[in-house]
Amino acid sequence: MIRDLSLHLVTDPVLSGSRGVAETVRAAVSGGVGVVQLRDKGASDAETVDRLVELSGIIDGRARLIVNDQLGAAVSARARGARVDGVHLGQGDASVLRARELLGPDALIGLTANRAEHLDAVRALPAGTVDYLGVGAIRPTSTKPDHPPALGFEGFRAFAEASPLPCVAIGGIVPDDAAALREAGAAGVAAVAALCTSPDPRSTATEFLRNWRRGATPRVLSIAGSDPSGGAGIQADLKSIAANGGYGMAALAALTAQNTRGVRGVHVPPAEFLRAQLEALSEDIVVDAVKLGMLANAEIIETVIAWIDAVRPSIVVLDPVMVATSGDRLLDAAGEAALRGLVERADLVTPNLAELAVLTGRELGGWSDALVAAEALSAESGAALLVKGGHLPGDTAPDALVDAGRGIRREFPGARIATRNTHGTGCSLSSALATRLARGESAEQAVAGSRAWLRESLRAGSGLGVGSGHGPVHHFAGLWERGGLETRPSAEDIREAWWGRISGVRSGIDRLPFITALADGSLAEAPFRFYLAQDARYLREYARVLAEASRLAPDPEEQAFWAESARGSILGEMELHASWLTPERGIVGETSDAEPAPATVAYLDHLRSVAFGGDYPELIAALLPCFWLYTDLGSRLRAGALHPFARDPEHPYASWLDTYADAGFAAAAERAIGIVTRAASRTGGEQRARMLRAFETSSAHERSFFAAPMAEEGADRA
Ligand SMILES: Nc1ncnc2c1ncn2[C@@H]1O[C@H](COP(=O)(O)OP(=O)(O)OP(=O)(O)O)[C@@H](O)[C@H]1O
Ligand SMILES: Cc1ncc(CO)c(N)n1
Ligand SMILES: [Mg+2]
Repeated sequence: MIRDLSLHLVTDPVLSGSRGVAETVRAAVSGGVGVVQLRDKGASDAETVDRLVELSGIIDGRARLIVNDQLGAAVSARARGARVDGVHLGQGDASVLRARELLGPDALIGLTANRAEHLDAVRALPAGTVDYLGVGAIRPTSTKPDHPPALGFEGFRAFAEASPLPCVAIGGIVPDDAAALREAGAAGVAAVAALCTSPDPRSTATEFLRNWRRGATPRVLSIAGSDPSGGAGIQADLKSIAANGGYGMAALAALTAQNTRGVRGVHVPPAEFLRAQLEALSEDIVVDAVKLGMLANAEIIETVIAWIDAVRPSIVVLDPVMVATSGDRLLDAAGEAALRGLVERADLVTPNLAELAVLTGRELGGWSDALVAAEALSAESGAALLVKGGHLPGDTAPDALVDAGRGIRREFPGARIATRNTHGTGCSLSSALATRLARGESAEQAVAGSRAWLRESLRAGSGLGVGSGHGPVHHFAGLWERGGLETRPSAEDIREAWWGRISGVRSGIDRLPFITALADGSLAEAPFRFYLAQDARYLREYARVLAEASRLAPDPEEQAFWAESARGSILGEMELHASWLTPERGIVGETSDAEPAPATVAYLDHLRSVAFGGDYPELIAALLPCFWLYTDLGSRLRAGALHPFARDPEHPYASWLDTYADAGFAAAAERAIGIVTRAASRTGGEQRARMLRAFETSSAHERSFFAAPMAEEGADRA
């Protein structure tokens, strides 16, 4: 079996000083040490047996316990019920063959080696006799005075390259050396003085591991269920691991038949086959972190527990999946009880609120009560908890990290993202956390980083267009953007974004004296007359540009739509002449065929120049503000949003305001918005940017057009 050998503590009774070996071990193991080697050259076998029994109780399965040299003590301690995983032997100590015979195939057996002839001897042994070589000293050290001269990093590299077995570096190593030794080919590092003499062995162990992990691509295994729609389960895990910088592996514990709307069926392959998958992996590959997802029943959970106890992966993140986003159950009742055995073995557990209630066996009275419950579960199990607030009512979606052992209780606030694409957020988050922890991030860093990644992935989810229920998140949205790969925004996203881009123009229009006076009925005849005459000029030319859009349209429906709009625009102009620009109203004559004002000329020049360019998407984007701003303003004016008097039939321009808020025009505007935003969604980023520019420019012209009648020049000309 291949094991994670990242960090060993080799105990030394003298260096541990008054704190003692037992307390040093306790602290170092809680800091992440994975192998504890009891080394006391002066102790008798009987004393060592007592020590092993004591340390076995302290370690309580959280790390492997091996003993230096004293094979007999290992055997006796096992007979007394201690969990002793193996031995580390020197070249002159008991034979490794004898150790393997006495301790069995699963024992961890190490051998000191630092010369070429040691490697020759190792090659001559039957395969599976020795698990690792202890290679040193890296630096000159006082803890083993009989050692030959120090190897240094380069000496270690040469030795590790020649070695047929994993090499653990030892001898004078400090936390800062960990990354360089890993790069030089080390399977792990063993610390003696750095941990035993540290005033805080727990944080020193953590520092060793962070440095060891930093910069390497972690090998992350998901043990979970399959979601064929790709948004949750194994499929989400693999994407999430890759997006967060890991190498993803997956052992299938269950298959579901599901889509974004729900789960229709669950198939659980025999637990025996899950065991076979896990064994195949751990005979070949070091697993840096494990993420546990849908484990459908107690038998599957027991299989995973047995594997974890044998392999002891150094990072275990448990997503206690019980119910899917759709409400479907993914774990049976006996499984809920069995899950507790996994909580105790996990470093981090990520329940949503309903799952936390099941795990703690009590009802939760709200977010702050959930944190109290989480604190108790963390204290009792030793695991850190990330309580997820995704299902909280209201417009925030906070998570909270609670680690009773480390005194951490940190809330991560965040506004809820308005999206239906929340399928698999829990799976994705827990895989991201496992990956980031395995990259050497602290729990707090991993939560902050994973949340930031998840949030950008949530925002881009709807653009994927996957399914009609709760769709997936876009796991690679950020990566693609940063890597220059385009993500295609949905038409809805574009609608929202473009409307947002012209919010300044919109509020500017609302504040124009012409508009406020129109709303409250105080508008004088002259500017109104000016406006209508300019509008008539505008509509006649706008119709020609609409006709050009019809000519360029790629399909008959859009062709017809723009042609109908051109016709509507001409009818609008004729209607203005028929009902407003008449002799009875006194506004015929000097104004009806008025010269176009500068604002009108500028707007029409812009439209004609875009039409002249022959780029259909850009042209229709330029045409859109006339539809969109006009119908928005008209409906708000008529509804009294700008001034209540605008609702009054006695309003001097009441019949004119009615045409503004025409339902047929509103429907046409909706169609135009749909056509333009779909075109923007389909096209590439450069053309989309040109479309937006054309749209914004037209919007600015709309504002100037409304400003002109009350600008001094406009009033003069009226
Ligand atoms: N609309 C949202 N906006 C922002 N964050 C969200 C939203 N929905 C979920 N999250 C975040 O997604 C993560 C998963 O939370 P949630 O409580 O939904 O877990 P879950 O129920 O286990 O998910 P799943 O249904 O995928 O199993 C959390 O970090 C949560 O804050
Ligand atoms: C396979 C699988 N695992 C987890 C979840 C939780 O969302 C799901 N829907 N499907
Ligand atoms: Mg979940």
